[in-house]
Amino acid sequence: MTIQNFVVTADQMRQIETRIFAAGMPVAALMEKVAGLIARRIQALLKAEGSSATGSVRDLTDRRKREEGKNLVKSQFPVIGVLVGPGHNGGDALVVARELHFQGFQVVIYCPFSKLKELTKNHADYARSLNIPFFDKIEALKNCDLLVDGLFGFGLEREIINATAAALDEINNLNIPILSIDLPSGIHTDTGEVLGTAIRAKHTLCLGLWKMAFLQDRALEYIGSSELIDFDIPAADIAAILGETPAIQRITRASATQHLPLPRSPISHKYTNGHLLIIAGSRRYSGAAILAALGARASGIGMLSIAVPESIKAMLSSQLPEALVIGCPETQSGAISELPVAIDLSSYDAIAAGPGLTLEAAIAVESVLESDRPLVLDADGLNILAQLGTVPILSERSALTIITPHPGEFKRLFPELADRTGEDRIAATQAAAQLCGATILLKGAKVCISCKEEGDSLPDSYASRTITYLNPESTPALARGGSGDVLTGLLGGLLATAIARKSPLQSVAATAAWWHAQAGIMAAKERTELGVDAFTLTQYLIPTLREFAE
Ligand SMILES: NC(=O)C1=CN([C@@H]2O[C@H](COP(=O)(O)OP(=O)(O)OC[C@H]3O[C@@H](n4cnc5c(N)ncnc54)[C@H](OP(=O)(O)O)[C@@H]3O)[C@@H](O)[C@H]2O)[C@@H](O)CC1
Ligand SMILES: Nc1ncnc2c1ncn2[C@@H]1O[C@H](COP(=O)(O)OP(=O)(O)O)[C@@H](O)[C@H]1O
Ligand SMILES: [K+]
Repeated sequence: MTIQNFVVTADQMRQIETRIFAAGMPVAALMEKVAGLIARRIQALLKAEGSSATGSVRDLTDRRKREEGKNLVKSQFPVIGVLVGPGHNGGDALVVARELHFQGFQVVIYCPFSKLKELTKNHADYARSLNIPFFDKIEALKNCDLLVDGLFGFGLEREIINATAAALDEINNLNIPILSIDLPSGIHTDTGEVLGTAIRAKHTLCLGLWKMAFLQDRALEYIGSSELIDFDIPAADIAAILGETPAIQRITRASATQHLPLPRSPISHKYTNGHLLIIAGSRRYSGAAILAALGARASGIGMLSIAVPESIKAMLSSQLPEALVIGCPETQSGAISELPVAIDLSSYDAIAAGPGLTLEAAIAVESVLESDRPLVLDADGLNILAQLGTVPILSERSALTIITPHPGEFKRLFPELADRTGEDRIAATQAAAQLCGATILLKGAKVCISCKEEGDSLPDSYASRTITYLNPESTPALARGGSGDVLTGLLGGLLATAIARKSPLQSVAATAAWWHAQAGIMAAKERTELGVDAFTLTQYLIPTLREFAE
């Protein structure tokens, strides 16, 4: 695992930093080191010519100048407003202010607080001694090209109210690009909740280790684009607090591609490369079956069988000549009424069921749930499961079960957790995994996956531990019907292949979520965020694999 895989709460960050100070690193020295890195990064971002709009602050400041057209102070350096809070976030900001000042930037400091932590006060005194202008009125910031937000970092625990809240809202309304230090001020480090009000940053520099907030959907509009500022936290300190296998992990290219079924064994044959059965589709939703099957095809699955209602069998065969398409008995409306007796479920490594089934396929879903097959359940498969009773049925299953709800399906599956999906999605999936023992993949901007830790060698104190994988990067281009069906097929294919190859299963869902999102990103880059229909998405899965798995 690399530094990019770790995710911490405020409390864990505090514990890790306490170890660093206890080992002898002076607090002031660490602040100087960290803020020096921040100052240099800000200068690099300002100088970045033509880098991606979200990444380069310079683009933003230049664009603002063009938009304003007004004759700002003529200087080759933008005017930087530095927002200073009472704690060490403010301390960082003061060091940044001083260093940018020495680099020739015009710096203006805004600090409405009178009671500062001692180290922060020292830096404030020194900045004043350098005649860097201090103001406690937001008016002074209106001509700035960029604001650096050092008001609150991971030490914020209380709601921001009254004058402080009013100040943050006024700062947001200046409509000046903001770069936040560690977290956008006002965002709860762990849950991503807005504590009263929060700074809307264009870009956030997260310090040392990724905080949980960066993986909570509701914080994204405040964080903007983000990057990690690595300040050499010793691995031993991280392991001491997070353990050898951290309970929460951020999915990276390295961790996602670690268990891909590449390279293939030269003596493999189609069955050693996995046999997946997809149960999907209805006359009404035939496309869902096709999309799931195309997702499975891209996984490299050795053998693909697809069970669909008899009346759409020919359609599937024409789309996927390599697949074994099984026509099932169907209801009046063209849904699978039951699985044909000829299907022997034990002949498949895994089953993926749900896309486009409609609620009429309950008998087929029940027989799959009763089987001992590893299972990916999605869409109507989940709605049927919810009707049958999620927790009792899933707790009964001995085989691996991965469910892939979007927030709406999640609420139907776990009514007792319903109010938490819009909030702390991470806690909601952990609670669901604890409740039913299945792997929960909660879809959204940052896919969150929680599962019971596997491995029989674990001390039983671990047995009830859940491991959570968070996918940090995706694209709203995926937010359209059908892209979830593609994920189901891709995930089912990877699961069946991993089982056939006797590879580890715990991170298969993380690999699928990451691959699916990266294909969406690649497609959006080439076709804009409006150009990624679900079929197109399936066509980008292999080009994505080529780029990342070589
Ligand atoms: N540990 C280190 O040395 C390193 C830390 N680093 C930096 O320090 C940051 C963490 O610093 P921190 O712990 O001082 O807290 P911080 O986020 O600055 O703010 C808390 C302060 O705000 C106040 N306050 C709280 N709520 C409030 C409210 N609603 N309304 C008004 N005030 C409120 C609260 O005062 P209180 O009233 O609670 O006593 C407290 O003083 C971290 O994000 C990173 O930037 C890096 O340099 C690496 C080394
Ligand atoms: N704002 C977003 N940013 C990134 N990915 C998203 C966003 N909204 C949804 N997604 C992804 O798009 C897919 C939508 O799937 P789903 O809601 O199940 O649609 P369907 O069931 O019609 O296929 C999921 O993979 C989800 O993670
Ligand atoms: K901040």
